Amino acid sequence: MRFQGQTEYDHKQPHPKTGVLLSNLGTPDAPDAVSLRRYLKEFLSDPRVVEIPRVVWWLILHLFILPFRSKRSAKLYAQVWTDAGSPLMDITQRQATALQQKLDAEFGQDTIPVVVAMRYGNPSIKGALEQLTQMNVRNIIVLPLYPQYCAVTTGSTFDAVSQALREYRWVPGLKFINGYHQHAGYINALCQSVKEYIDQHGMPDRLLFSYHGTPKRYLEQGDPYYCFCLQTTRLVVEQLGWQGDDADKVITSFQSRFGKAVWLQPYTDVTLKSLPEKGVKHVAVICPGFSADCLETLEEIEEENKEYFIQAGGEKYHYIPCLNDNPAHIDLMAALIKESL
Ligand SMILES: C=CC1=C(C)c2cc3[nH]c(cc4nc(cc5[nH]c(cc1n2)c(C)c5CCC(=O)O)C(CCC(=O)O)=C4C)c(C)c3C=C
Ligand SMILES: [Fe+2]
Ligand SMILES: [Fe+2]
Repeated sequence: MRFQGQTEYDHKQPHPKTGVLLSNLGTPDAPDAVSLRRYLKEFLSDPRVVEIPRVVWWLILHLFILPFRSKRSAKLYAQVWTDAGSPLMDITQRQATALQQKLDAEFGQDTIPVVVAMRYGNPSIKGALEQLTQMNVRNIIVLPLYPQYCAVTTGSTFDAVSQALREYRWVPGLKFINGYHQHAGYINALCQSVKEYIDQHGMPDRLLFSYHGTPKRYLEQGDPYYCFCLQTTRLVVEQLGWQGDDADKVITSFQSRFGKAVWLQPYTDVTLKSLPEKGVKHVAVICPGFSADCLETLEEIEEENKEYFIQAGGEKYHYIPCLNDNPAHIDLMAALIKESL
């Protein structure tokens, strides 16, 4: 059958519900080369992620990237893996539980169910949509947990949702939240993190806002991600009330370069290596583009880039954790859902 329907549908069911699909990028099932190969193959085969002709890319991916990167990335994932599994998965599930509790308290138990889905790997977007349908959800709010819209991440989540719904006979109502980089609740939550850091460690010489990069070409072709990242930094600085010397302490940079193309600049690693010779000894790094700590923050920023800074002569380096399941972050998610009802 081309279009799937629920033939056992019961007309006496309670009112149709609105549900939430909370999604993030995804993560391998385990920190080993076999799981990494499966995960990276799905991720890096997405034409939203790597925009080069398919046949050329298929050869590069299968001959050069997967055989080497799977092993290398498995070792890195093993460094951040905990008893609860991948940090990204564990934190996203905790965010969903906290959001569910908040919505239950406000709207009543099970009124607005929340399910987690990952764009790549498990739990899949297709499975999560089926789960919601089984719960009599006929209106879905999709909240991809990427504050700054990017075709690579947010756009690709839309692709996966629409691809899955193409098979539905009864397509649900849909609200797709395509970003919140300037939302007051998000900016507040980031400011709170920065203030807590300063209360504990004092004002750093530099506060570095490090966002995941993309190829520079994507910006030139019209992706707003770069501008949204700069806007988030600007709004946080404005709300902190920093001006003059304080505002000059802020830097925005881009991390996690992949491949040989030119990516968004300045690069986080190059920036951190260059700071000590300019007399900068104390740096704090925040990663507002990530809503949950993951390999790219816990290994790349908290470990690898710290080493670069210290080796170059830096003295004090701290990573400010993602908003994760902070109450202010869950409040923001609840606000985004309520604004979409
Ligand atoms: C926050 C937004 C993200 C953007 C934009 C993004 C673009 C992007 N990423 C790659 C390649 C890789 N990213 C990897 C990990 C990773 N990326 C994001 C988020 C964004 N990526 C997250 C949250 C994570 C961590 C996932 C986890 O399990 O913890 C990886 C895998 C790790 C590795 O092998 O290094 C790759 C590869 C590209 C090519 C790209 C833009 C074109
Ligand atoms: Fe990435
Ligand atoms: Fe990385």
